[in-house]
Amino acid sequence: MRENIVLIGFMGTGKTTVGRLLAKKFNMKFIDSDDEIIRKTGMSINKIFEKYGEEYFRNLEKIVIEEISKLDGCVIATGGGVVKDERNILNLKKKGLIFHLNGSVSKIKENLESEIHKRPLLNCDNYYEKIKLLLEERRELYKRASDFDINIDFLSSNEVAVKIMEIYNSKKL
Ligand SMILES: Nc1ncnc2c1ncn2[C@@H]1O[C@H](COP(=O)(O)OP(=O)(O)O)[C@@H](O)[C@H]1O
Ligand SMILES: O=C(O)C1=C[C@@H](OP(=O)(O)O)[C@@H](O)[C@H](O)C1
Ligand SMILES: [Mg+2]
Repeated sequence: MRENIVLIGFMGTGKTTVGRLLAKKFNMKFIDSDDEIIRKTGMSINKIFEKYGEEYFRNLEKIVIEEISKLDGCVIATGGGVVKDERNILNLKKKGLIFHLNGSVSKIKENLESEIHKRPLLNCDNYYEKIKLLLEERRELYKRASDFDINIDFLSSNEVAVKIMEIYNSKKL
């Protein structure tokens, strides 16, 4: 069995981008929990939040995480709120190593500048403050859930991917 590489972290830290890159580079299957939710419901993440609210989304997320946690040898990118429910982390840990992509508020804001409209929780006038607030709320959860912490502030997404693979390979020895 090959362990899964699981990426957690705040919105905009590059989980989806780095996960896709990692999988391609190292010939692993890539799964993004948000994409699975979109595929299952036929709705965008924005639409789900708008029509049914956050709680409904969290429930879908929990079901999807439970399913994808059973796979082997995959790169799994999660949504930033996955740490809010401890059961998600327990499931992901069964067959996966958990990497926290850790970024500062200003780096996250910079990364999300052109796609803030795709993040329903940051859909407000002062999204810098909202990022700061949510990050404060979640910081400890990310820390507690992860096996490894990667600071992304000064790395390209490619460099983050390489760093993760180095750790993953060294763990297998
Ligand atoms: N290390 C990085 N440096 C610069 N830009 C990045 C980096 N990682 C991701 N990005 C960019 O930030 C945006 C958000 O990335 P994404 O992968 O969707 O994050 P997440 O899935 O964590 O919300 C994308 O436009 C992506 O190209
Ligand atoms: O942090 C969150 O609560 C969320 C993060 C998003 O995923 P990304 O972290 O990939 O942006 C997506 O799941 C949804 O908008 C909620
Ligand atoms: Mg993502």
